[in-house]
Amino acid sequence: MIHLSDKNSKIDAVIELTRSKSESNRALILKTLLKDSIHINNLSDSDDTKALMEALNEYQDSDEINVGHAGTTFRFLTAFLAIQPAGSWILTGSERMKERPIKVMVDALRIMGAKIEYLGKDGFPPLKIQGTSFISNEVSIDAGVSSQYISALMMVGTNIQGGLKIRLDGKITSLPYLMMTFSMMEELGVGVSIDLEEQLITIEEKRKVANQVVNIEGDWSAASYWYSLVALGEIGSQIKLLGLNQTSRQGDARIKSYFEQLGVESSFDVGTWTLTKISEPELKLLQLDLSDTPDVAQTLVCACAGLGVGVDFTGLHTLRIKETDRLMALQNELEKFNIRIEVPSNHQLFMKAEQVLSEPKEAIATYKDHRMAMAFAPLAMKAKVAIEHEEVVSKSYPSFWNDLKKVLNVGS
Ligand SMILES: O=C(O)C1=C[C@@H](OP(=O)(O)O)[C@@H](O)[C@H](O)C1
Ligand SMILES: C=C(OP(=O)(O)O)C(=O)O
Repeated sequence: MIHLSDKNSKIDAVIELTRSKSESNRALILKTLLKDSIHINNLSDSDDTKALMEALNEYQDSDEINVGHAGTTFRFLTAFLAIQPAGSWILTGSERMKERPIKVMVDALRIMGAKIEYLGKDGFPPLKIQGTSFISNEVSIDAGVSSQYISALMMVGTNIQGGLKIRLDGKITSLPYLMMTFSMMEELGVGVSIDLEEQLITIEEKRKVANQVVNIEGDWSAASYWYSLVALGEIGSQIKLLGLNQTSRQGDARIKSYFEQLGVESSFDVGTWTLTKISEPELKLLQLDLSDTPDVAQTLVCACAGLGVGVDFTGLHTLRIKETDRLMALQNELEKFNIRIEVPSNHQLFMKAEQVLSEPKEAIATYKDHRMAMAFAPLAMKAKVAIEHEEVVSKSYPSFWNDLKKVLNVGS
């Protein structure tokens, strides 16, 4: 359990941001598929990236791989192992991983010729994967459940004889993550095209690249917690974030414009983003479609709860199948602050404006979800907060509590 309280309601801090786990995980898979002549700078030290690194180092000598809670790692490895010319593996994870659906991806891979069986419930991990090189060059996949399935197919397309054409069915969810995969592949010299109108992705076969460097940027999803702190501080509060670029491959860089609506201005100069609170929010209701940026939903709901701003969010259909059911978790834990939210359907969340936040009498539960812990922490600018199982943050941001000491009183 960790206890948080306000240090000084006018914030002034410099934070060296943790590195992107999404970019790191793509870099590791691509480095392995494109035969190692890739140097990665600033790899993330998150649990999820470590799990992938370990799996890629050891898969040739082991027959069971356990990736814990790491969803992206699980999905990327499923496709990676399925196209290995030989070998057989059990791919498993935490109890929660066994509740996160994988059917859409397994169906697509099976149609391509992959040999995958379910060892537990149909449609869910754990999987038994038998590698094969008899893989076809075309596949269609439902694009509305998780973009991770598609990113995984895109990357392994480089190692399929004749390349791969992927047809995307239905509305594409979490699109910026596909674009991140696309740009990282393109930067490495892989022939890749995305036609968003035709919903068609084409990958050319490529098994080797010569001497390339991949620089991993800071994590914009992690930056969202610092935005929230500034938004909840006094006017004039400021945080300088180091490690982010002016233009990013990450869709969550959109938080700049989301938080601008909540009174936080962002400016870039010599490798530093400066976030400054310039006013209290003028708007009563923040209306957003978050289908492109699902990972910042919890941050925004908590920030708005602390500011008395209402919320009308759509595009949240993926939140129920992430590290926890994030819609249910938000509802339960905000209740402890006397803030009510409504979840009228699986993809919507509504919170009335001008609700008054009160000090919670109980600790905030984190549901084994790093983003629950980090999204609720900034509310300590408004009330004393205790957070259970603070260790969950290591999934994406191991140094979070240490960094937070610059802004809040953090005690055990
Ligand atoms: O590809 C990625 O790195 C990710 C894609 C998103 O998942 P979905 O596509 O399942 O929404 C995101 O929520 C996750 O944290 C990371
Ligand atoms: C959803 C997330 O991760 P994953 O799906 O990779 O477990 C996340 O980091 O918020």
